[in-house]
Amino acid sequence: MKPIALGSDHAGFEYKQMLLEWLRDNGYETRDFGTYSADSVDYPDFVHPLASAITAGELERGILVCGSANGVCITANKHRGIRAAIAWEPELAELARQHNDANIVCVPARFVSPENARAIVSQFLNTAFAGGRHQNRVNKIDC
Ligand SMILES: O=C(CO)[C@H](O)[C@H](O)[C@H](O)COP(=O)(O)O
Repeated sequence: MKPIALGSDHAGFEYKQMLLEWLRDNGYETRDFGTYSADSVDYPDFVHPLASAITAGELERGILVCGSANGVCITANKHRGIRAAIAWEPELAELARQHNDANIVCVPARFVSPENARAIVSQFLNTAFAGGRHQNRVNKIDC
C-alpha cells in the first residue's frame, strides 16, 4: 500500500498527530499534509493538496480530520475522483469502503473518542471495495 495521507485543521490537529503516530507504530508509511500546530487555520489550505496528491496517483488513501468532518469532506469531494466519506463509527468506514470505494475517510475529532477514531481508521484501511452492483454506481458518481 502507498503511504497514507493525513491532513487536518486546528480542530483535528491533535487527533491527526495521534493517528500519525499510531499508524507508524503499526507499520504504515504516512505523509503529513498539515496543519502542523493547533493555531487556527482554514481547512481547504490542507485538504486541496492532499486530494490533489490522491487524484494524481501519488497516494491512494487519505485521512482528514476537522471538528465536525464536514468542512474537510465537502472540500475533498470537489476533486474529481475523490470519494470522501464522514465516519463517526467503524461500520460507516466499512460501508464507505465496501459500497462506495471511498478513498478518503473524514473523522470528526470533536465527536469521537481517540479510541473510536483509531477503530474508524483501521476499518477504513482494512476493508476492500465489494465491486459488483456497487461498481456500476461508483462509475456514475463523477459528472
Ligand atoms: O469545517 C468544519 C465545520 O464544517 C470543522 O468542524 C472545523 O474544524 C471547524 O469549523 C473549526 O471551528 P473553529 O471554531 O474555527 O475552531
